[in-house]
Amino acid sequence: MTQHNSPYFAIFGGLSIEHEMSLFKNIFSKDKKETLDKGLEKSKSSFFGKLGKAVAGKSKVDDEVLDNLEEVLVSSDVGVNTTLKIIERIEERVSRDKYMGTDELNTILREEIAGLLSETHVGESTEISIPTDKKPYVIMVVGVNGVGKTTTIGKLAHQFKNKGLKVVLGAGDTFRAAAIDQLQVWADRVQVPIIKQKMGSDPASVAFDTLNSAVADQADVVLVDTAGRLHNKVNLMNELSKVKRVMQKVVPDAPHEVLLVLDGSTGQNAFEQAKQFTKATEVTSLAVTKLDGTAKGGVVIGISDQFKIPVKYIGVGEGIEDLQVFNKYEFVDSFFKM
Ligand SMILES: Nc1nc2c(ncn2[C@@H]2O[C@H](COP(=O)(O)OP(=O)(O)OP(=O)(O)O)[C@@H](O)[C@H]2O)c(=O)[nH]1
Repeated sequence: MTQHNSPYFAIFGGLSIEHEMSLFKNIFSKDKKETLDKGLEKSKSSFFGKLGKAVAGKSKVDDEVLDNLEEVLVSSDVGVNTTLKIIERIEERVSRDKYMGTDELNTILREEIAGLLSETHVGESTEISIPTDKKPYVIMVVGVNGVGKTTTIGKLAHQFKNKGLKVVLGAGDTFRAAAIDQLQVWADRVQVPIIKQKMGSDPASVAFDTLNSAVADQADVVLVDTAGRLHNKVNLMNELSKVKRVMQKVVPDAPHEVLLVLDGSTGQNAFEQAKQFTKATEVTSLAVTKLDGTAKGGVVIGISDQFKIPVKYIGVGEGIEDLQVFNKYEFVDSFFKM
């Protein structure tokens, strides 16, 4: 039996069962959990509704159930490749176990999804931690217009500030006046400084000013917004490379993180954007927004699996507190809770 075929590995990614079970039970505040449960409500009810139909009247997992399950996963925006991987793993286990009722299928599905997430999400927390020896810690935020980039920057600034960190924002999305204005609104709300220039100015120049200001003020963390125009890969690549190059004149190892923001409610479109951005720049982490109000929560599973980049944050609402640190245990727990 390979390590992966072990059900324990599938669920727990190698940690002791006791340790993992305590994580499932203890690490979440009630409020946070309620928000997540509510945020995933639509994804969950749609998923289980389809799953229920897929296995209705069946007492064991046969080809028809597996085909139906495949359809459920694909239509829940898990993505074709990840779906096939999950089905394959279930098939391996089903042939071993021969007979299986629907409750067990549910458990196995949950275990395999937890196992997939464990491959990309090592450890307990995916939060971006700000090391004290990299000051300022520079986070470049990328993503197309409208995905929730500005909102995510604002919510993140709020989280960092609450930890006692000194934050500076850079309004590097200079192509639309509204983007600069919206970031200003968030800077006011969170009460952190923002460096901006007028619309149409060079984004790299804004990034340069932002980092200089952060160094002068001894800031701990910088969040630099960028314009995510996807008209073609070469332009996007050139634009982001230039911003990086110019930032490195001030902080040689910047950016320390490249956070790609994706709108979870766009399903397959989010996959496409992840593909484009990962080709154009080295993305180190993902934030998936707007999981509330969508039935497409499965994208979190597929995107992290296919791009092997951890989802570090999920957006579950428009409010300042509605950005959660992604936690694989909590996510799976919430998604599969009946
Ligand atoms: N329901 C919900 N709405 C969100 C979430 N994150 C962002 N939004 C909303 O999505 C809309 C777009 O968000 P922005 O932050 O302005 O998006 P952007 O990517 O910066 O886009 P531009 O400012 O147009 O470049 C806003 O109305 C946000 O309030 C979320 O997690 N849930």
